[in-house]
Amino acid sequence: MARFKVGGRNSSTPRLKRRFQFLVVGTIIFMVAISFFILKPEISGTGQDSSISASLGNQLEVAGDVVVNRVGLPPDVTKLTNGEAVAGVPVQKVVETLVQKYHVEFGRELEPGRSPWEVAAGWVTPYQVLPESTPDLGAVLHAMATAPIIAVDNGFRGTQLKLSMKLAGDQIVAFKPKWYERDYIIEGSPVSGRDRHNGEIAAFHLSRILGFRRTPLAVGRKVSFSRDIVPVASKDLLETFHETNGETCFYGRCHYCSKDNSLCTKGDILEGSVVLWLPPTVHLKAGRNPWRRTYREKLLAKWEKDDDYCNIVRQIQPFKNDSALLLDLIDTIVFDYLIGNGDRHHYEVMDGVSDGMLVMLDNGKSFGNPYQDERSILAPLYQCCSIRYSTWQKLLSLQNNVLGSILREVLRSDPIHPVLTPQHFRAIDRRLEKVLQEVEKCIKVKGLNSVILEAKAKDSEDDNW
Ligand SMILES: Nc1ncnc2c1ncn2[C@@H]1O[C@H](COP(=O)(O)OP(=O)(O)OP(=O)(O)O)[C@@H](O)[C@H]1O
Ligand SMILES: [Mn+2]
Repeated sequence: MARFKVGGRNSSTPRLKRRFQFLVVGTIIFMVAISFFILKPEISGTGQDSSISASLGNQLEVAGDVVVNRVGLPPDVTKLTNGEAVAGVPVQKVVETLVQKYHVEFGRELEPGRSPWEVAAGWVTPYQVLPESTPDLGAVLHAMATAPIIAVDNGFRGTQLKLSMKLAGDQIVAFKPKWYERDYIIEGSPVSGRDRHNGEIAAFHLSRILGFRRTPLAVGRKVSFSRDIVPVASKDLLETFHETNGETCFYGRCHYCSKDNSLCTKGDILEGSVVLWLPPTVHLKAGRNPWRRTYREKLLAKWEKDDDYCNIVRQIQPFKNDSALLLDLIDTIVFDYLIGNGDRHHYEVMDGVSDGMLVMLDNGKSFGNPYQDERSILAPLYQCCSIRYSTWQKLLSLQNNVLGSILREVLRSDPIHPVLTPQHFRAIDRRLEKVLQEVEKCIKVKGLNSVILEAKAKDSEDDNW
């Protein structure tokens, strides 16, 4: 023992030196590695994505312009969005592939003998309004934008001015008229202003790209007032017509409709969006959104005062017995946050179907201000800290400006293109990152398994996700 100690001391000097050198070199390597991981976000310029992906194994990451698989991904992740976003695929390639999938072949002909209205009615199931992708969409949208108008009346219900039209072949559509130029910015709250006709169109395509497919078909259309409307207008509607400065004006019938709020044509032309009415076989049942606003400036709603509000909602009907309904609602408000719609006062589900979809009707209060991201719209997400697995995965796969790029390309085929200004596409991409940050915050606090729920959305069964 003693010999060992003595001998050890004598011969240990060079060994100690080596150990010391080893320690120093090790420390340097450790520090370099640590600083690399700290600085990596700044170096790659994708700080947000890296922070989102940190601590979560279950996702794709976009580094530079290439989609890469994160280490330790479960095997199903490479199948995301039908396998487009796989390791090593350039972002541009992902965009091109998805544009091809969601692109509208506007004016495409249907097989002889098929009515566009029957085709569209045939798409509607309790879980979706249209399939994931079909070339016939271009034929139906074209028919909505061009079919002769055989009758026009005041729109049904609601606060906003709109027309109800019957198109040749007896298809009912709603016509939401244009009030604002594309670059007009709506200031104020997320429910301010009148409906945006272009918002309905952009929302419809966004819903498809996000895989929700719960928004009725919408397309732009310009009508001649004297040729298309006046000859087929109802007496009730005609009573609201008048002339100002040589233009025909009208105010219709709705909660906010009055002569002072008239809308005038421009050179006899009225631009608007045509929204396809759901088939008469579909009966909708409305429910009050627990996170609705008070619509009074100084009056806060319960959810605005109580961060624990979701636990109350989970205890009340119909949410108590239907956890999928809450996830549907969270899907919907994620969608609303992206489009800037704070006006989801009610939700509508199919009556008589126990697990039917929440239909995303009425997306007119959207795309009002591309510079304002209204976080409060996301309250159901950050208060409940839950989101559907498929929705989360879809959002992850559309990061890094992929979503805005696809939407911009898809909207090119609309007859009233450009539907949105470039600022709105940037806003969608920025907001998508913010949604993912909210999810990430929840996961950090509550854990992945408590936040990410339900492996499959009920409407994505044919998605092959
Ligand atoms: N495409 C559609 N198919 C079937 N029903 C529809 C469709 N669009 C709207 N509706 C029904 O008409 C109602 C009023 O439409 P919408 O919500 O677009 O009008 P609004 O004036 O914006 O209403 P509000 O002022 O209440 O927001 C909807 O709540 C829904 O019940
Ligand atoms: Mn509305």
